[in-house]
Amino acid sequence: MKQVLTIAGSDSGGGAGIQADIKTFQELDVFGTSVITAVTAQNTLGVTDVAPVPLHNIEKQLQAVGEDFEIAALKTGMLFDAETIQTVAKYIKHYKWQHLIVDPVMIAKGGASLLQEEAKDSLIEHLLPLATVVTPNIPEAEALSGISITDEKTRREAAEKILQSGAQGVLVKGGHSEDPDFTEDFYLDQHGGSLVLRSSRIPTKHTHGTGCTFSAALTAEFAKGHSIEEAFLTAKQFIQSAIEHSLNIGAGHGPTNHSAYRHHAQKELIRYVH
Ligand SMILES: Nc1ncnc2c1ncn2[C@@H]1O[C@H](COP(=O)(O)OP(=O)(O)OP(=O)(O)O)[C@@H](O)[C@H]1O
Ligand SMILES: Cc1ncc(CO)c(N)n1
Repeated sequence: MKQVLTIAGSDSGGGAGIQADIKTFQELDVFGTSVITAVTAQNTLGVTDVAPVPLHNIEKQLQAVGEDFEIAALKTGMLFDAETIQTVAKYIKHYKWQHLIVDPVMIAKGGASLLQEEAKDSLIEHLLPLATVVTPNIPEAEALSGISITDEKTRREAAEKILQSGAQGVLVKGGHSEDPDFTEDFYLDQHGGSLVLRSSRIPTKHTHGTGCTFSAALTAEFAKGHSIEEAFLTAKQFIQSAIEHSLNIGAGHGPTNHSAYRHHAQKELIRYVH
């Protein structure tokens, strides 16, 4: 079984972060390992506390995984501060881990900060150059590029700006767009290759952890040797099913259903636009 790694924060509510990643890995038949960077006290109503894990322990976790597992693909999620980002980048290079998905987690849906403001530059300088794909949502793409995204043209400009960091590809997710009918995810790579996947927008408030789940699905598919086109399509199908068949758990923004893809994959709902 292919072994994968998530380097991210813990969500006590089980819908995002490490918990979402491990559930997604299990569903997609890869063996998940984890390095926990921060522990959040969180549920469907919001984040009430964030405790960063001491850097020394993060390093020991990275070494424990690196010394004993063959990591076929990995993702990063919540990294919280610049020191953690630099340490994570150092170990990714040290162990020569390939197929890195960087989910540049910055702000939780309720508004809590999951990345210190000054750490953004560190992300751009140290981690994005190592990324196979970086997966910002629209506000994160705006923060990374300094470009306000209002249409397809500005979305492409923002993606091009993010690629200047050295990342091989960027995938701007459309969950936060204003479109009431569709969500559209846009991929652009260093060679100008692009892909757009569109699906119907599901009218629900239960979208906690969609980004984590999506990037974990991409990671699992990369580990199995699939191309970006194949991995992108599977990840989109996985998240579409998980949102469509959500569980109505908690009083606020509930989690998605990580086992929905297994039960009812909705392949017909996803369309290539170009
Ligand atoms: N209501 C929805 N219906 C269908 N697909 C959605 C919906 N909301 C988000 N998605 C899809 O979910 C994936 C994640 O996108 P999104 O922009 O929500 O990420 P995110 O903001 O990083 O998520 P989070 O911060 O909650 O982890 C994308 O493929 C997006 O198109
Ligand atoms: C731990 C954690 N990581 C990422 C997100 C973004 O969804 C979250 N809410 N919590």
